[in-house]
Amino acid sequence: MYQIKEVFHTLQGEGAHSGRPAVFCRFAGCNLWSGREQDRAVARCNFCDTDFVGTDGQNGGSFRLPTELADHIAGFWPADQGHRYVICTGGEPLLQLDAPLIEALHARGFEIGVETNGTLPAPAGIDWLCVSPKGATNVVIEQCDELKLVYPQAEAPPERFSRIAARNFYLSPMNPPDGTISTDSPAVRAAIDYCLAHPQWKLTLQSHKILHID
Ligand SMILES: C[S@@+](CC[C@H](N)C(=O)[O-])C[C@H]1O[C@@H](n2cnc3c(N)ncnc32)[C@H](O)[C@@H]1O
Ligand SMILES: Nc1nc2[nH]cc(C(=O)O)c2c(=O)[nH]1
Ligand code: SF4
Ligand SMILES: [Mg+2]
Repeated sequence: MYQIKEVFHTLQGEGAHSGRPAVFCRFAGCNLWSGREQDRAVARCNFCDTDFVGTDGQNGGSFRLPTELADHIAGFWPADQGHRYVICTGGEPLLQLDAPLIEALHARGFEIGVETNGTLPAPAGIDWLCVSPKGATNVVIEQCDELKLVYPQAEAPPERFSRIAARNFYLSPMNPPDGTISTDSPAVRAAIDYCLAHPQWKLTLQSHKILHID
């Protein structure tokens, strides 16, 4: 059974695929926070901007078979159009994403992107893996397509991750958990300054919050 909070069609807002159309599949639940506000202060990840609790979001639900969920996702792609891209996020998608679902999505022509906190092993077959480390947690994924670090985090400075085998290194300024964004915040200024001084790192912004597209 797959527990899905919501499914929606929009543009990838962050990282190397910014601007690319995608269906987002937001899995319910996370291993670093219960999702309840009263637990946020003591959670291992405490700046989350996302409601991932339950299956009651737009186009969410419980799906018994991987083929059922893959058909549901495919229904959000424009008819007769290729370039299919699905982004599995959450919550923490690696609590639920498995080989049968990967196979069912590939069978329907999707490239598969994953947004993960990196604390759980990833199944084979993911086409674009984005790891976003959190606080003092241990990253167990050794290779990824992009390492996208929310900045600043006292317990997760960029130097901790600069030797991970990633094709792209991004700093994403921390935004308020309420979903708003300010492009002239101290976090944005600090991320710009860090990239200028450490050119291994590139800046990415949560452009969907600037554009108000989801
Ligand atoms: C909600 S998480 C879900 C996927 C996975 N659990 C993870 O943390 O990567 C999706 C993306 O949003 C980012 N994110 C969450 N809260 C944020 C915030 N307050 N400011 C900036 N990025 C944030 C995460 O770092 C991650 O890259
Ligand atoms: N447009 C848009 N792009 C995103 N990229 C990663 C997101 C996420 O929450 O995982 C996200 C999201 O929530 N919306
Ligand atoms: S940002 Fe990711 S790891 Fe952190 S609480 Fe939200 S879903 Fe979990
Ligand atoms: Mg988001």
